[in-house]
Amino acid sequence: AKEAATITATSGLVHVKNPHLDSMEEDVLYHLDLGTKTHNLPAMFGDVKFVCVGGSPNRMRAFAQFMHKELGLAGDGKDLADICAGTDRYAMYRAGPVLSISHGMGIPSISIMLHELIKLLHHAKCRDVTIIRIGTSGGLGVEAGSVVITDMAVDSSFQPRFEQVVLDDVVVRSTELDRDLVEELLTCSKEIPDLPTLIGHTMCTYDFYEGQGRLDGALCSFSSEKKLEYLKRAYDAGVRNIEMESTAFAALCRLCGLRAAVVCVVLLDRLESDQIRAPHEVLREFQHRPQRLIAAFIRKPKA
Ligand SMILES: O=P(O)(O)O[C@H]1O[C@H](CO)[C@@H](O)[C@H]1O
Ligand SMILES: O=c1cc[nH]c(=O)[nH]1
Repeated sequence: AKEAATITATSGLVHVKNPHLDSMEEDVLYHLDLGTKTHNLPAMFGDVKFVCVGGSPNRMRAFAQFMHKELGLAGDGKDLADICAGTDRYAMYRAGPVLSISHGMGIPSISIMLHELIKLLHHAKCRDVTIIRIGTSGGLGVEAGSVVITDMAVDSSFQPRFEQVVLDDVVVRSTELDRDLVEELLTCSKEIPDLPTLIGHTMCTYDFYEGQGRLDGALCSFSSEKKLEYLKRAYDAGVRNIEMESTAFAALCRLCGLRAAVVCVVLLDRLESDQIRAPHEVLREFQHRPQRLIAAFIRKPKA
């Protein structure tokens, strides 16, 4: 079944599409350790304008601290509290209008976080929110350290779709992203020194090893030739990097009316190798690159 995307609301509000929510007396956002009865969500989050998400809790704390500094907020930002401290599933930090949240690895993990985050934004009555995934990825014909802005999130067959199993049906959702936001981000990147940035398709897989054509997992049933043939086909289809969340992220955000972007740094060129061997210092600096781009974007006066 192909699901029609009906983005009709122009209010800037997030739209949850679940008729059951209205009849619920309380909504417990279990994995975030937040809820409509236990927390005043409009007071806590009503003025959030940017949500940045990424796999690792440490990265997302570092990003919030970086944004705190970049926005010139009071204090050194070193002691930012984890808003989800009551759970260790996800971590959430706030710096002014920016919320920074970890989502773990893979589609099931980011899906759970996004369902609860989108309901949070809805309960808090947030308006005109932009959401950006700042991640890491494997490149295809792209040098390590480059930043890829995703123009299209595609599945393992290079199609711009996300298949969600709903009961015993497979629902196909579009993974289209906001084109203007892609261009705005590219423009921003050009003003930052030493930030090689490109636009490309991002392939989203269900696995890091066999699913991304790696030869170095615990299991591997294909040859080095087959691997390269597949990755080169992906390259020819426009794929420039590979990660594990973008299709679900794009589909869910689109259906709920959130302006969304995916910006990932490339840790290695998968046409050359499988193992990530760069020293941790180098990897840390690489991970900071999408953060620098997004900080510049957030700071830029909006039309
Ligand atoms: O850098 P993050 O956000 O964790 O994302 C990428 O890194 C993980 C694999 O190492 C996957 O989740 C992939 O999508
Ligand atoms: O190769 C890589 C690197 C980071 N994340 C991925 O999903 N794949």
